[in-house]
Amino acid sequence: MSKCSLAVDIGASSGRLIAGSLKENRLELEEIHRFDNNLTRKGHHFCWDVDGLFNEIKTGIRLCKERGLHPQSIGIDTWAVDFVLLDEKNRLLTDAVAYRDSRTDGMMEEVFNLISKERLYLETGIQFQKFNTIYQLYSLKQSNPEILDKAKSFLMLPDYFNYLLTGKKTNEYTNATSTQLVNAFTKKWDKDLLDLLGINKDMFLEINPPGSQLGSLRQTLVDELGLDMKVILPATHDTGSAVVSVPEVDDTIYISSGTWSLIGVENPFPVCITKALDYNFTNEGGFDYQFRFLKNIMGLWMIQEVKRNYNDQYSFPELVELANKASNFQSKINVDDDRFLKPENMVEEIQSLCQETNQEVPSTPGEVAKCVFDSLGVSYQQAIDQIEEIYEKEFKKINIIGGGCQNKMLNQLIADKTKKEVLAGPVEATAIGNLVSQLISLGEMKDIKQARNIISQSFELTRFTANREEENVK
Ligand SMILES: Nc1ncnc2c1ncn2[C@@H]1O[C@H](COP(=O)(O)OP(=O)(O)OP(=O)(O)O)[C@@H](O)[C@H]1O
Ligand SMILES: C[C@H](O)[C@H](O)[C@@H](O)C(=O)CO
Ligand SMILES: [Mg+2]
Repeated sequence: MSKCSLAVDIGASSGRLIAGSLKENRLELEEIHRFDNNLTRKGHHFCWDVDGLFNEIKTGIRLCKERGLHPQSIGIDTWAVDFVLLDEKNRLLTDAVAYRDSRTDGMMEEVFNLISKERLYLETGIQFQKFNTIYQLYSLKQSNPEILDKAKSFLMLPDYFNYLLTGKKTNEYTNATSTQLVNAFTKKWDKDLLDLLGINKDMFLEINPPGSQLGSLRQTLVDELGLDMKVILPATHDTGSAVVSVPEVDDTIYISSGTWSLIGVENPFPVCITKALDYNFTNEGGFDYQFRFLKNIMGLWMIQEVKRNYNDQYSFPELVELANKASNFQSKINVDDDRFLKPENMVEEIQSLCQETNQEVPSTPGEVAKCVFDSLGVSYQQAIDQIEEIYEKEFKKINIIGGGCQNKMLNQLIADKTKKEVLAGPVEATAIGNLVSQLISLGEMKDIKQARNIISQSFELTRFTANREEENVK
């Protein structure tokens, strides 16, 4: 792999650097570096170790050099909503507090005293998650107003890593929309909303779309790493990049399955109707100014926590196998209850809700895992029904992308439940979407249509249909 581009995809549970290059109309990947990403406790808050994550990015770049790779470009994506603030000397004013931190408890309700839920949705089209950036900033305004007054730059996490790489500061569009502070129609920061909230609007930077080129690495980094490359904005919201890699979006509902399950469709315009508000769907910005009409479902975070509660005795495949063996266990819970956002102990929280709803309480790892997967299936079905009700149409296919598409039990459960064709893959959808955004920006691919054709030729998907054996498809 001579000429290549480098995708840095940092999820809420793990990160990876994947090199990609176009060879005879196929996208070839080479995994360079993989690392865990965990919340750390700093003072009273759960935070991300941004210094540690940036060191992992530099480690990955060094590994490229060791392998004789000289990436022409690099693009970074992460999970949404979280940010840092810089002062006039570009010094960090805040830790990278994590969205699962309790600092936003009650903030959404306080914001509704200033602007109605309906108006906020009509203007931004963004779902009501208690951890959205708008509520994080409102919390900061209550607890440390002096920090907001001193702030000169608001940078979401990929923006911050891009700043560390290049010295350039900008806000990328797809991730900016997840803040619930961008107007869905102007695609700009909603300055009237910021004034209403009393949040310093001058710290927000110019919003640039995926495909924008920021420049090359700072000279200090070139000297340190012995490589230089263009820094390009992919859809820096990881789900935005994941959706880019859905090979066939027409007539397809995607499930970006990782820490969260993001279930939705691609749309050319925001759908901010009352029913979408009532069902809490979001209209996050996508590549080429498409919209990601989707809903957050609690996702495999739950099984990540179950795994941790059992002291990592079981791998993910082993938990799936144990769940398969617990076939008689039938209790199901509402996975989207806020109690599962950051419980002390996920297993005990699941057991408590089964008890409170007079259901059999899971006692073995297999029963707990089966309860999680079955309950996710219920939530997926409900979201699919809501999407089809809003669109007044039946979608024929479901495409599960991301690490969670390796959970064959869940894939089959979705096919059996929905009676739809379920396609699983690509696993590294986010990194692939990140890479093709760079290749389009560099002119190596014409547009997202061609990119999706190349993706469908490059990666094998697995098809699941109701009560039938899985099969591989090209
Ligand atoms: N071999 C496997 N079998 C079954 N499930 C798996 C397997 N490998 C990964 N998973 C599931 O995929 C999930 C991780 O998916 P992924 O790697 O896409 O998440 P991430 O990128 O770290 O986080 P984010 O969702 O924030 O992007 C795990 O929580 C696990 O449940
Ligand atoms: C916190 C957000 O809801 C989360 O990042 C989600 O948008 C996502 O993309 C997870 O990968
Ligand atoms: Mg991910």
